[in-house]
Amino acid sequence: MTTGLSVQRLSFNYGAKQALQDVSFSVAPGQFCALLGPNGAGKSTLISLLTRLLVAPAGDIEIAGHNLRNAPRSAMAELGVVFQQSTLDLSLTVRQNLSYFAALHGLPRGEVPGRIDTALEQLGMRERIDEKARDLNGGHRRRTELARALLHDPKVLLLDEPTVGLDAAARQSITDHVHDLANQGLSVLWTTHLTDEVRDTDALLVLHQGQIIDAGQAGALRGDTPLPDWFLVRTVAPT
Ligand SMILES: Nc1ncnc2c1ncn2[C@@H]1O[C@H](COP(=O)(O)OP(=O)(O)OP(=O)(O)O)[C@@H](O)[C@H]1O
Repeated sequence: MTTGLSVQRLSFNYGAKQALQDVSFSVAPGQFCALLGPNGAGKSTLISLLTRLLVAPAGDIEIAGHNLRNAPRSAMAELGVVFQQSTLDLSLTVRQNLSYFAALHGLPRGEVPGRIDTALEQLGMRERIDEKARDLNGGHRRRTELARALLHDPKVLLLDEPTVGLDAAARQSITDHVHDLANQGLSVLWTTHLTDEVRDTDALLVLHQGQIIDAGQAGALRGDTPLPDWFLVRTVAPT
């Protein structure tokens, strides 16, 4: 039993098309793990399996020690997710968006205001609590979604290409925030196809044609080669 995220021998097919083949990895508490893969590598399929949008015929997923197949409620209670597309209600305020999510999660009513304050404070968003989501810029919307994903105090945080559509400053800010969260003990899985979001000290998984072809510390894997060049060489040719 692991306390972070554990994926063992996961495979998935769309009909005859094999999207994931025997994928295994783990993300320990306190670890920021970047899952890097070119288009079509299987990232979205993996995210769908981790969030139960799809069910894998083979393999196991454990979230904070809870098996997603046998104990889905306990497993999902420990998972925070930021999807690629925004899922905020633009007509609601930041507070209302978070309150709604807290109610869906069945969080005790008395705890909700304090949890919202803490989550927003952590993301530097406390002063925007009564602004409508529509009036926030892209970076602040993303931070709101991140705060919302943390409200139920999950042990594992999953982010699916979370910087898509953000400008350079907002990308940097959200990347820094999520590294801070990992440093505080969360297990973070961050999917991307952008090599500049990966730090040498991050754990790195390279997904290519449905398989994990590299796993280790990013700096050690790339050696003296710049990460973009290394990644291109690793993923340009069929394995
Ligand atoms: N519904 C589907 N039916 C058939 N094949 C699919 C389906 N969805 C995805 N695939 C195929 O499965 C493989 C993995 O796709 P997936 O969307 O998981 O990759 P990805 O890494 O998320 O790519 P992208 O970054 O472009 O979204 C690809 O070859 C894709 O064409």
